Amino acid sequence: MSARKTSFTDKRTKNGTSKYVLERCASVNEYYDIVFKVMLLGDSSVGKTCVLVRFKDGAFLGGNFIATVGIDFRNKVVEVDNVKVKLQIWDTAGQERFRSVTHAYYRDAQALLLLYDITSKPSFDNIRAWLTEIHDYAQKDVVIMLLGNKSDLAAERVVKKEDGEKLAKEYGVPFMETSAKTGINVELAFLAIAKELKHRATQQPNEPKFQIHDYIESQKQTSGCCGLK
Ligand SMILES: Nc1nc2c(ncn2[C@@H]2O[C@H](COP(=O)(O)OP(=O)(O)OP(=O)(O)O)[C@@H](O)[C@H]2O)c(=O)[nH]1
Repeated sequence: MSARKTSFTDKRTKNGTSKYVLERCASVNEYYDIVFKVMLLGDSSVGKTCVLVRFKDGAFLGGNFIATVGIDFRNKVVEVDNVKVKLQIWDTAGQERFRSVTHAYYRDAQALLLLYDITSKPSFDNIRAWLTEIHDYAQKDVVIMLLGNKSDLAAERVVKKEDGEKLAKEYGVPFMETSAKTGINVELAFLAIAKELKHRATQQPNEPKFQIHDYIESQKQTSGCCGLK
């Protein structure tokens, strides 16, 4: 196989906005065209690691909860319009004591998936604080997506879907509910991010802009009945 790798670098312009640059280089191990860094953020136990494992391995990490220590990452290549997009996904520790470690990684991320747990009101209430941190530490043009996770736990729901939608609208970010347990909308979340980043990186002036909100609305699944909506 003639393996090739294209690394994606984010060169900053003088006014702080980022400019995407594609660089080709050889690799014998992986085959991809562009690589992007994505970070998972949110309070401890909202399901960041489980969402990542569901996307990467198609499995659910049930059983005892083991909190992430510091930061970890996994790669997955997805195809967008015949372009192989490698997502390097950073799984951060939600616990407060690791916050200074994760801050150091914000700057490198092109996309952030911000999670709360639909069965935990505090995790939802903290989303505003997370968005303030993102504003303070992340790139100005970072792609942000809000995810209300654990949508399978309908009977334990305490955060209405419409409250998630309202908050996302206020901040102008796409939103959907996910479940790492059933897998609902997990792949879609990462695919939408990959599409958005790929389009930003390769878009020609005469090409129509990719509409991430419209794409998600047309593709997302709802969790079905029961509980608050
Ligand atoms: N029912 C259900 N349980 C979930 C889901 N996602 C995660 N969990 C459970 O929630 C707990 C916490 O999940 P993690 O993925 O470890 O949470 P985290 O956000 O990575 O936590 P930190 O590493 O501390 O930041 C575990 O017991 C998971 O099994 C889900 O979608 N549905």
